Amino acid sequence: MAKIKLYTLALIRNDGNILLGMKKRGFGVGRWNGFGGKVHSDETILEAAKRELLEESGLTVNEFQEAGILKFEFLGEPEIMEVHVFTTNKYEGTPTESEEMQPKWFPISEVPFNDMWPDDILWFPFLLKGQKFSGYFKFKGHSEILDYTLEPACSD
Ligand SMILES: CNc1nc2c(ncn2C)c(=O)[nH]1
Repeated sequence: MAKIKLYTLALIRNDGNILLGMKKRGFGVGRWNGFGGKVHSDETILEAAKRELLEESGLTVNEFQEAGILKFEFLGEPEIMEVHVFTTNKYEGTPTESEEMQPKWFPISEVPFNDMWPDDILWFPFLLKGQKFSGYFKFKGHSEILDYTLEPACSD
């Protein structure tokens, strides 16, 4: 029976720019990504999203919008990652490098998809349009998508 593990992912907007972080170690190292990580057993998903963003970027967020949910399966691994994606343009603080991440603002037209997880180019359009999405991706290794589903999700 596959074990589902909860993760968060936060994408911060500022006018025509989006904040990404270069992952310096661990899962997804060497790729630009949103900010996030595991949800601890003693916190809600939203609390985890805020905590991880603060830890990884130095930014404080009070109001997150739910952008979508992404499920990732990796061939040969029992754990399914359920990533809850959030976005906001309401934040406080200045992006600051952490042990995990080197933050950088990108114009929306210059998102470095070639140096990101291969699924990102598929669901970013939903995020940028403010259209909630629900996706499932089956990976072989960390760079090959064997198959996937991705559709608009109902807004509650
Ligand atoms: C596997 N694809 C993928 N994984 C992610 C992402 N962000 C955090 N994690 C763990 C992502 O964008 N794609």
